[in-house]
Amino acid sequence: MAKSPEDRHPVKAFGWAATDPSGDLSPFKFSRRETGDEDVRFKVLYCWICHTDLHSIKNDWGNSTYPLLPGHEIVGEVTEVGGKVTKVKVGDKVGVGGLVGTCHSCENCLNDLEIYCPKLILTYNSIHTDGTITYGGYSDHMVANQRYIVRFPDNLRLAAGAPLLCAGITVYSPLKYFGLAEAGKHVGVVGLGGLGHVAVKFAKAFGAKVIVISTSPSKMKEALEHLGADSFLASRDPQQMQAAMGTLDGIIDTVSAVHPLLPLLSLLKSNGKLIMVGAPEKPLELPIFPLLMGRKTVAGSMGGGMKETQEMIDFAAKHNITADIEVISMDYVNTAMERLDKADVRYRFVIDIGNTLAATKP
Ligand SMILES: NC(=O)c1ccc[n+]([C@@H]2O[C@H](COP(=O)([O-])OP(=O)(O)OC[C@H]3O[C@@H](n4cnc5c(N)ncnc54)[C@H](O)[C@@H]3O)[C@@H](O)[C@H]2O)c1
Ligand SMILES: [Zn+2]
Ligand SMILES: [Zn+2]
Repeated sequence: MAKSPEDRHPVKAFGWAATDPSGDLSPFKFSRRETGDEDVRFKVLYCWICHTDLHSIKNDWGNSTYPLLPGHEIVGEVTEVGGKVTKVKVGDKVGVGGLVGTCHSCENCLNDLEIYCPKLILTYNSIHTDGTITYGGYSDHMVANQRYIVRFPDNLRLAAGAPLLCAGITVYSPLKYFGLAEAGKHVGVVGLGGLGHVAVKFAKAFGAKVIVISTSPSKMKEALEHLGADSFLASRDPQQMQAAMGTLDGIIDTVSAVHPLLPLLSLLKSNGKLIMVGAPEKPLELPIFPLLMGRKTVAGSMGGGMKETQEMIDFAAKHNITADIEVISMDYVNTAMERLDKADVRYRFVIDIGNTLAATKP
């Protein structure tokens, strides 16, 4: 007789999950699968809070399944590997980002672009091949096929490095693909949050000239002095916007809420590209004439493939790119979500799972 999904998941696990669209997270007991031949099991040490976690627990996109256990910027230490695992060994520091499964045979998978596989299985809120719901990193351990495991460079500080597993690849991949990762390119970054602040760091490391475009003039000092941006544009100041018209080769838009695109399109040079990575819950208005006048492009980009994710993390280690973080304990997570909603964090919350989760076990 076929095994039920529960029988296939005999390993007890514990984490924090939301049970309805209020988004309140609370302690949650569940189970994970045994370590298969190709699987890597690891003890979670840190998990970061991506704005996608907030959208998901609140069902902003209408696709949430509860209980929903978020977290897709996860690092930890390997505790067990399957017989066919060659990538890592017990004791290694590893990470998992946004995906844990794909078909391995479609055109995207064969071209190291698994993230665009039609059979993509996300790290949480997805259906795994055995019919069970995937649960993310706000939990004591994870198990994933070695293909989705990222080796963590020794010299990258663990606590600050993992936001790169989602935030980092989400900005690194489009900077490269859209030809903005080059010296001399003039790149705008909109929305100086988790994604935005690492976008500034990567674009600078690629040698681009970087301007931060923000509704909050209070972020100017940090953007210039701390993150190393070349200039700052207060997007609500018409004079500053006028002066910057037609100056940018590309813009990485990380804004999490509905916002006007027209002012951003006007900042682009001819052939300039507005690349959307933020995922507002409602459609945005796209004015067409500003696109025609100057042959401009509006594009989107999601995460990146596993090969590029490893490349990104190695690049980050080489150029000493980490995220700016605020470390929190597990029981602070609901307050952290409220603060994230108000953009009250510089720039990424990280849950110290390794030291604080166990104490919350009922
Ligand atoms: N494309 C992808 O693969 C991918 C990956 C990760 C996250 N995301 C999405 O990217 C977005 C940003 O994620 P994050 O973790 O960096 O979030 P964040 O909350 O850390 O940053 C969002 C930024 O947008 C700004 N912002 C919010 N509303 C705004 C508005 N109306 N006008 C101007 N600025 C505004 C905030 O001040 C903040 O600086 C989210 O929607 C998230 O779901 C997409
Ligand atoms: Zn994310
Ligand atoms: Zn595929």
